[in-house]
Amino acid sequence: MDKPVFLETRSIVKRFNEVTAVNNISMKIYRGEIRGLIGENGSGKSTISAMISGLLPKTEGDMLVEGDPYAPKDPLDARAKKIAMIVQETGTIGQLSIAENIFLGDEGRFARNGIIDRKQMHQEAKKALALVDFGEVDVSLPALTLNFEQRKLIEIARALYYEPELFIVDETTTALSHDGRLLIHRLMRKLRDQNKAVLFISHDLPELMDVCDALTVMRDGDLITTIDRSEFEENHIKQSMVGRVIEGDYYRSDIRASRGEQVMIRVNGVHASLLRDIRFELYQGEILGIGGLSGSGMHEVGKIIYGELKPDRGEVIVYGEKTPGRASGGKNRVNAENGGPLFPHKVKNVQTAIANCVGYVSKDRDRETLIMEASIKENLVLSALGKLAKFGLILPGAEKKFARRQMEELNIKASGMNQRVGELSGGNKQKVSFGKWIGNDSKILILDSPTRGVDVGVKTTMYQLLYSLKQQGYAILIISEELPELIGMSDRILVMKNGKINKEFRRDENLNESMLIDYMI
Ligand SMILES: Nc1ncnc2c1ncn2[C@@H]1O[C@H](COP(=O)(O)OP(=O)(O)OP(=O)(O)O)[C@@H](O)[C@H]1O
Repeated sequence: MDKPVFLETRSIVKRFNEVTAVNNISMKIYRGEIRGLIGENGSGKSTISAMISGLLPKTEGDMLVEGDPYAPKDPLDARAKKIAMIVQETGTIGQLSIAENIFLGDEGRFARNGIIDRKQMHQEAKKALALVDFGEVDVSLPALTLNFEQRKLIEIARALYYEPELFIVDETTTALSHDGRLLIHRLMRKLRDQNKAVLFISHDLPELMDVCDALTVMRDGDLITTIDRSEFEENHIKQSMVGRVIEGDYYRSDIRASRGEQVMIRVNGVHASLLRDIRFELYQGEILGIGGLSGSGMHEVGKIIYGELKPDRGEVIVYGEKTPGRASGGKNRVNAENGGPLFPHKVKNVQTAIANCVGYVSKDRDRETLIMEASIKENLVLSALGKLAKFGLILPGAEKKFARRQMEELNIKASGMNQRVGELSGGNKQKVSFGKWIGNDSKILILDSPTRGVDVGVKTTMYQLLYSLKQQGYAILIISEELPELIGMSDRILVMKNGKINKEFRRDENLNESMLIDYMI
């Protein structure tokens, strides 16, 4: 390789108490190269990039930038050395304006006699946003007025504004729509062609193989190998990731749609900010998929059903016990499978949804689903309290048993059930938010992008689990931008476009992605 080295790590180590997240890694990242980083959840990818970008101090070892010692104190210091990273979860602060978010920590550049020149700041913010083709927006609005994808674009604009020589993208594309992904790919290729270096972390192997010039594989904190583009071979990469052969495809194998008779959710002519006259039913024992572009309104549908967003018109009806409430211990739960009658309840808020056994995994797990300061155990048992309680008391033994089972089933990688969720790797957080709902007595699961950021091994487990839940009579709604996942798992798929349901497909072995895309755009 005759390209110049931009950054080098020498035997770098990161330990969190007894966990060695990164173990003696020596690697070189070259200019004019897009380097991919892949590995199972918890293999150390985010930790190494966090050390490079100044988010975490190293425990041992050295780093060099263009041959000079490099030990960033914080991300601003790294940025001054021309290294910038965009992270897996949202890195914007909702209460601050869009412009303030872009120049966070560097407001001083607009200070005149101690006063911030807002006009100039706003002008520069617009320049930064133009780098990511953001379109017209009032940059004085708080960031919380933007959706997830737009907030990601703000972060990317912030990183690019400072003209990084090394641009690190940590598992960002899975959170983006198809167009958002293509934009990031374009930006990465442009930087590479300008002889800058790019480090790209993703779980999407086809995407990595498409975009990267070389791929470094990590496993359990070790660097396993670096493979050049000319030697990319999917099965070989997968094997080096997991250390064993992965075979078969992971979706359900039956090709016929099936479902029970009982309606569990009825969405009745819902209008909301983006949504126009949404109507559909979700049945017992059915996996219903919703696909579309991220601005199609599909994520709002999940929030409406869970009672987190209120419709302007129309209603959501959930079918449950005559007197809903989880305090009954779940014994008399939604009992359609026993032939018992179910009763319609209008979803007024999150409490009605939960009381009627609706579980919801949000796309934005950090903001909406998990409590970062609480332990894995506490997060897992939170929604299962009714089930675990006896005479109104929670038995600690029951809690532990429940948490242990969920951790085993989903292979949650952590030092133990008492570890704070905030300390987990991104994919392991996703497993916790998934485990939180499936282990309790929710019979209706609303899953928004459930496998985002999750590695192949765990995806397999999640899909198997979903299929077995379907067979047990659960009603499951999967909202996803991953079309193969929708096609592979759903009995029916609703395709949304511009806030409306544009098309309905039944499960069919001839269904393919382009048939869905035709109705999405
Ligand atoms: N702040 C922390 N405190 C304790 N342990 C941590 C902390 N941050 C990460 N870890 C642990 O370090 C290991 C590596 O995590 P890391 O986030 O680097 O993995 P990853 O490869 O990026 O995973 P993913 O694909 O799920 O994002 C994990 O076991 C994780 O639990």
